[in-house]
Amino acid sequence: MIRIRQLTKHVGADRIPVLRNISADIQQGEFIALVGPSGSGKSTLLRCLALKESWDGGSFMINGEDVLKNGISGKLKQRREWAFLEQNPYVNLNRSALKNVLIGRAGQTPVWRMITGMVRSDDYMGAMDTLEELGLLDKAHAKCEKLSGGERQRVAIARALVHGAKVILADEPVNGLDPAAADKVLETLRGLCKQERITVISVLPLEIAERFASRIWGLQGGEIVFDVHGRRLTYGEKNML
Ligand SMILES: Nc1ncnc2c1ncn2[C@@H]1O[C@H](COP(=O)(O)OP(=O)(O)OP(=O)(O)O)[C@@H](O)[C@H]1O
Repeated sequence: MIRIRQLTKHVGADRIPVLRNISADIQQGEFIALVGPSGSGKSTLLRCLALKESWDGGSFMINGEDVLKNGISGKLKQRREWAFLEQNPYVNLNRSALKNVLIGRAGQTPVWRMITGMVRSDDYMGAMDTLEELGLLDKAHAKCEKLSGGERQRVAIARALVHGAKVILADEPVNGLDPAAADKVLETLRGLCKQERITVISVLPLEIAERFASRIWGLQGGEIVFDVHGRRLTYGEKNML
């Protein structure tokens, strides 16, 4: 279980508050969408959860461990198990989908493996299983330059899973994709939540959030103004954004 209490964040020389007293409990397997107007703090919240931004106040507990008070080892453990999926994820275009999944990114992978590309056979099987699960088995040996945006996004998800992600944070992961490709990526994420109990927290447009997420947080002025489980938003809730 993830427990966030009183997360606050200020930015700039004037210390403008961007996140104000964000508190929430998150269960394994939830698919949480962050929705809200531009500037409401969605990306900052995601980046604070990814520890890409420092917290100015609050506590962050994961399975009973205080991440912010556990020093560098607590943060490293969190970084290993929490993947941050970007809008246009980095994939090496000259490598196959399989190699991208197996080799991972600098910082995730030993240098000798980055250079030689050598992998263990059980790693190979694990990566192929994950690519199959994500509907990419027939693309496993295709160079990433030949893959569509949606397929590259799914390669990035496969890479995160193979490298041990239990939580996926995604900032507008389907921006720029055509509707069919976007649906496929979101169905993949939803399937991972349901079947693998992966937790997903993602900035999404409202109409997509209502179709795919199990929970929707509405952000306005750096606060969570509603927290809705398992249903569409009411007219009143939409008006709060
Ligand atoms: N480093 C920074 N310095 C100054 N202001 C910042 C900084 N980071 C974020 N902000 C401000 O904080 C507010 C929240 O930004 P954030 O990117 O989290 O919003 P958002 O809801 O993700 O917006 P969008 O939907 O447009 O991406 C904005 O007003 C932004 O300008």
